[in-house]
Amino acid sequence: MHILLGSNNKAKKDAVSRCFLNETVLTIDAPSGVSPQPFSDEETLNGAINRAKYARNNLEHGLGIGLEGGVMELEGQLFLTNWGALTDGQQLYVASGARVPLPRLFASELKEGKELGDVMAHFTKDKEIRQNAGAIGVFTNGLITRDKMFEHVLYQLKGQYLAKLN
Ligand SMILES: O=P(O)(O)OP(=O)(O)OP(=O)(O)OC[C@H]1O[C@@H](n2cnc3c(O)ncnc32)[C@H](O)[C@@H]1O
Ligand SMILES: [Mg+2]
Repeated sequence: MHILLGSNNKAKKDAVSRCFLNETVLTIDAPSGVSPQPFSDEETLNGAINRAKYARNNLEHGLGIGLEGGVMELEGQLFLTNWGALTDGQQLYVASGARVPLPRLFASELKEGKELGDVMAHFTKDKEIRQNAGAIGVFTNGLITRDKMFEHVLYQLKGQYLAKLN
């Protein structure tokens, strides 16, 4: 079965390859259709869905997958948030990933309009941070990396697809 991921991000691709070990995983630069820095769960979820559908539309058979990171506000606190979507062209499955509070230092920069990936790159002096450990890796002292976090989202998607309960 072909799996087309709507992103060339390495952390996302690694996560998909581990979750679908025996399948052919390809990537395509799918537009999210939302802002580069989503600012709510709704926007982040829609980014994931748009990417999954775009990927599926570029396949004859198989699964399209979208993974999207963003931030959301709860009780005055900004949280990192993550969403995933999977479609076989008929059913659409969605699932969310880890939420962790953004340290104050980062929250104020985001409210000024900066993109989290850029703020993290500056903070860690690592331009590739979004491809590897990601913000979640920095905030959790490396205990949860971006690929591990997305892997969990992918098992929720794959599991729903296999369960075929809707
Ligand atoms: O190529 P794509 O798939 O777009 O990869 P990306 O790193 O931009 O990832 P997203 O678009 O899904 O993330 C949306 C925004 O959230 C940021 N972001 C979210 N989670 C992150 C993480 O764990 N590490 C670094 N940046 C993250 C990222 O910089 C983007 O500005
Ligand atoms: Mg992006």
